[in-house]
Amino acid sequence: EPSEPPGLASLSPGAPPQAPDLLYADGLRAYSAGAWAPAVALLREALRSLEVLGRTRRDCGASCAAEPDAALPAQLLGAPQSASGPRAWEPLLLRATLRRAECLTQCAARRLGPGGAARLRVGSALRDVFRRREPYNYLQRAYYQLKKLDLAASAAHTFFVANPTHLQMREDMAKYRRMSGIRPQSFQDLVTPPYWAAYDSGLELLGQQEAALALPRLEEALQGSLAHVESCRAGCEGPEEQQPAEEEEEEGSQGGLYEAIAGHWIRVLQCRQHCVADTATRPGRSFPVPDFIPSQLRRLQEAYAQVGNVSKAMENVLSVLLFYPEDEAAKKALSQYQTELGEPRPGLGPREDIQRFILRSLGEKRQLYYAMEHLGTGFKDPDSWTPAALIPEALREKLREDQEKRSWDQEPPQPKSLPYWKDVLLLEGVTLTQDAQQLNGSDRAVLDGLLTPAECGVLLQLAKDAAEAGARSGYRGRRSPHSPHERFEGLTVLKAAQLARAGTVSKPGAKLLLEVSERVRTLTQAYFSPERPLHLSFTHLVCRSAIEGEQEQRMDLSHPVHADNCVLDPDTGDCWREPPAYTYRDYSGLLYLNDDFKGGDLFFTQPNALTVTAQVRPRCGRLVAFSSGGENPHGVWAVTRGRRCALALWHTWAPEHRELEWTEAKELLQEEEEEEEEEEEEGETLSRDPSPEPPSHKLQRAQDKAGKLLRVREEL
Ligand SMILES: O=C(O)CCC(=O)C(=O)O
Ligand SMILES: [Fe+3]
Repeated sequence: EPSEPPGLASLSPGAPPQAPDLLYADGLRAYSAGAWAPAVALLREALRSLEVLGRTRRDCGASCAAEPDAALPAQLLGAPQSASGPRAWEPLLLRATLRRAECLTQCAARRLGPGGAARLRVGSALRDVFRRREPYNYLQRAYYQLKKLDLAASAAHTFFVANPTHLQMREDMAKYRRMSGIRPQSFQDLVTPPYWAAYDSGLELLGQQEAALALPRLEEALQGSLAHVESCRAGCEGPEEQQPAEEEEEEGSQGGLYEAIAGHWIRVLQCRQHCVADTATRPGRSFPVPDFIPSQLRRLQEAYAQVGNVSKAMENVLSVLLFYPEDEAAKKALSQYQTELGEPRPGLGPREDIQRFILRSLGEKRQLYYAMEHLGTGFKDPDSWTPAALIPEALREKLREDQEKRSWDQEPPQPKSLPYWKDVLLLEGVTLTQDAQQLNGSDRAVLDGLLTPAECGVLLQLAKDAAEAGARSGYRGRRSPHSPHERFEGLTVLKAAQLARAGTVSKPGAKLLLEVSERVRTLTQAYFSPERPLHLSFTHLVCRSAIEGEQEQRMDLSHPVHADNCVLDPDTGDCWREPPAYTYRDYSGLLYLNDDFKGGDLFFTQPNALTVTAQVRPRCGRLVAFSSGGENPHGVWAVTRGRRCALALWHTWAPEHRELEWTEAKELLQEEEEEEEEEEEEGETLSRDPSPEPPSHKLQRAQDKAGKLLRVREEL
């Protein structure tokens, strides 16, 4: 075996790349041998290669499609014409097809060198590996070994976004985040198309009533989404889509000329139609955002209306009506805009891009449904706006049945927000342990997996260090306001940041506190309030410890039964939403850090404050989240031994009650970081943090895979 990977010698930037599978195999081999620099070079070249191939195919597809008919060469044109008659179209179609294939072959050869067209054929297995972003996992590790931490972090982040349940990477990400040598901007996703960021910030700004700022982002998101649909569609003519779907395999491969052409054509159409769902699915998620394009148009309409641009609002609502001609809200908005504008404006119509989009899509759907009815091909329509009239009568009934069957056999009825909520759970690597029903109440849930044991350790240490600092400065062992048998220590995010600055507590601890509170906020919002943003209003790290020797025959609770945003009257069961209650609290969260204490379970009661309806045992990484009102009276049993620590958080819908200290703490820690960056060298941070473990099972698989690919290569 040569010590230098064979692919490496001929890497030269700008030149047409070698085949991606060969580069990847060489890259993995270098990786397994611990040759980090060549591994990086080869893996990156493999990524570039795949990208160049995709671009070549798209460009050649576009330029050959744009060739005028007159480009049919004389030899083809000169063939005897039967200009009329029943089969007149046939030679025209087939001659044009011949010419198009020639054009594509020439184009690929021009761009990729002789035999370029064959190079465009990338196996679907390799394509999947790349789709799952696996090369980035190897890259992050190799960069780490080369001490290129910022590059390692961005590769790791890129991989994690598409593999949110990957536990090893979750741990590694946490480690990267704790390394202070890495700039926060390095945690960037190198692959996800930018329209997602535009979409998210557009929605966020709109939620904050900042329509003027939201508009450019929303427009960018829509343009980006449409552009992504186009490039996805261009990929549908690529050779890798030739593999027929299982059920059609027989027909497709054994049919005659026209059956084969029809079969292939239907697959191309299916693929093109699927591009809408592809565009609407975030990397790493399993479901598309429902109604992605129409819902963006609705937001645009809303935003334009808010800034008073009525004609633009009109354009967008007319576009929505192209999708949903019967939409009541849109019809109402339209007539309102018409009144506002006064006389009819002749130039005002739906957006042209959307008009074209819909017409084309309808044409494709018509063919697909036709083939479904008459050729028995399959089609899963990704859109909910497809007009019923377009679906053949014979199919409508069956499709409706399928849908009904699907909705009640597979899943119990779920809240509307579920797909999104599930996605967030996945992203955070979190599991829903008990829902409201299992907890015998409403608007409550127990989630696990929000923190790794290491993260709990860091936060526990933070609480401990802060308490010791408090003790040194005089006020030791405050008795709990709720029980004389317990001590109580509380730490706010701002206090933590100040102590970190003073060097009294660890800075990663203070940072983690901030990060974790945001993690809880995201989840709480996704679960309970996906339509309306929640803000943190107060974050408090609280430890309660049993005072030794005072625990015999203790009758009281660690925290008496109460509701978080109202004053509970157990006699009547009423809960008065008025001071001294914190009336603006809308959702509560308790994120537990440990379980090595006695007692201290959280419990919910009926409004009489007596009848217990559910109990939750604290443990590291467990979040109990619930709405803060009278529907969720709760308390804590006495802690009779040890120390029980939890992060208590309250969320609010009211932006004016958002926690200003949170932002202040964040700024404090950032300033600190900037100062440090100037002084600190990278080597020091490395030794403080253990290196990410090598993805060991992955390594094995990498070797297997490399072996397999190599064998394939040798056979060639
Ligand atoms: O720590 C707990 O489990 C509950 C605390 C609580 O209910 C509160 O602080 O309002
Ligand atoms: Fe409470």
